[in-house]
Amino acid sequence: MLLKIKRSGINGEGIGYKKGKPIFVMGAFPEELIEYEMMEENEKYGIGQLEKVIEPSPRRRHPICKNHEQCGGCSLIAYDYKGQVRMKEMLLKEALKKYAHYSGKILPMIKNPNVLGYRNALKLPLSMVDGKIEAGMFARNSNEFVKLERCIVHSKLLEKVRQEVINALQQNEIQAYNKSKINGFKMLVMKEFKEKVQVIFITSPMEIPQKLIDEIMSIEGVVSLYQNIKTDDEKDHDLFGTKMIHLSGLEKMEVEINGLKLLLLPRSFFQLNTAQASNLYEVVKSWTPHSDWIVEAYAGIGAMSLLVSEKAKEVIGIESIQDAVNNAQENAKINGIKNAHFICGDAGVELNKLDQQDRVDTLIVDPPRSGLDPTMRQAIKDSNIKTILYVSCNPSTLGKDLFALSEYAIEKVQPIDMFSQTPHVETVVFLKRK
Ligand SMILES: C[S@@+](CC[C@H](N)C(=O)[O-])C[C@H]1O[C@@H](n2cnc3c(N)ncnc32)[C@H](O)[C@@H]1O
Repeated sequence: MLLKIKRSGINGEGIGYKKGKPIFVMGAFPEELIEYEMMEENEKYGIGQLEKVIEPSPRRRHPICKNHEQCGGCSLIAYDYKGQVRMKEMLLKEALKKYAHYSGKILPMIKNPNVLGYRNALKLPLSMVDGKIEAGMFARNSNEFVKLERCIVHSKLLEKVRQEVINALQQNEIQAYNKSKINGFKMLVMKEFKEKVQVIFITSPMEIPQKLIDEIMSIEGVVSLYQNIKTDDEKDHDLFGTKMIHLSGLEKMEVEINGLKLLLLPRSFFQLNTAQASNLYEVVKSWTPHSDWIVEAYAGIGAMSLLVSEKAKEVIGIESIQDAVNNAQENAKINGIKNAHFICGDAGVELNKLDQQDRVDTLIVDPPRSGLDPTMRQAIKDSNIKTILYVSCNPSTLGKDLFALSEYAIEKVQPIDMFSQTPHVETVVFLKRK
């Protein structure tokens, strides 16, 4: 069947219309004429599989990744960068209009200086392929494991070290976890800052041979090695299990950003694109007004709290992961910042408690993709907070939250391209109480 693609959907899929009904086709881009096979159809929409591009978009280019179809992570890889930026500006505009009824100005996207090799972290499942352990992924919409040859958005050093780590695992005849056996390696997690790499193996309860530890630590660039034990009864959606074992090298990774030195434990969150995190933090710092009390909710290791500390009498960061809170407290100390304090807890619950004294005048929020939960929304609505800086990685939940926070007017919107080759958009919104 033929379809003319009219626009892009939130996941970067092409959308065309058949008798007024939207048909979503992954891998098709605006203005293309394509041939597709209908995979699923109901009264409201259809999902098609791209068969052939008959009239390609002038922005279509050769996809420079072997695994892109199975992986699905970089759904815009076959679209040029200028097209990606325009598409993401459009997706943000549509989400803010649809959910928040906002049709005001959106500042031009801050572009990514490195559109490839920008990711400072990876997490890949491990599996046996032809009798050898490999790192890879599960193909889109399937349980089939596919070996990842090379990922072009991971930093070059991460990819080089990954290959050497896999070679060491293979030479030591390490087995990937298999539900019918008891022991094995489940996932490979790696992070890189300033050309220094941390390796974390997520395994079933088992001991890692010292010979393998020594071999991993002798790989050029590796400075830190951990084992995380995840048992079968621990939740799938949590990456790590309860037991984290430091095997060798540095306990904490060090990130240098915008004049700060930050320490990071394996469980703590840090932005995936260090160069664009720096630009994001710069926007947040320059937009933050001078305040008495600033609260940063979802604070991670405290980067934004520490950066805005010179604009407040006191800054309080709230974060639910204890290791990240420990990092944030230590980060305040090593950067000589005395007016920033951190609390471990749920953002909404803790903001509510802090606001009892009505002293919070500025709030920075940087929630996960799911956005603000009802407790957080209510805590904000019940407060007297004058200014909010909302940092979002999901335009849809951002739009819904902005609609719910009707006491606030949107004054500035700044998109930042953190995740090139993917449809994800990072945005900072400046809100003022009406
Ligand atoms: C998108 S990250 C932002 C981190 C930080 N702002 C930064 O720039 O690195 C979201 C953070 O919120 C934390 N988090 C998730 N749910 C939370 C909750 N209900 N209360 C407090 N923190 C939460 C996560 O552990 C994570 O560190």
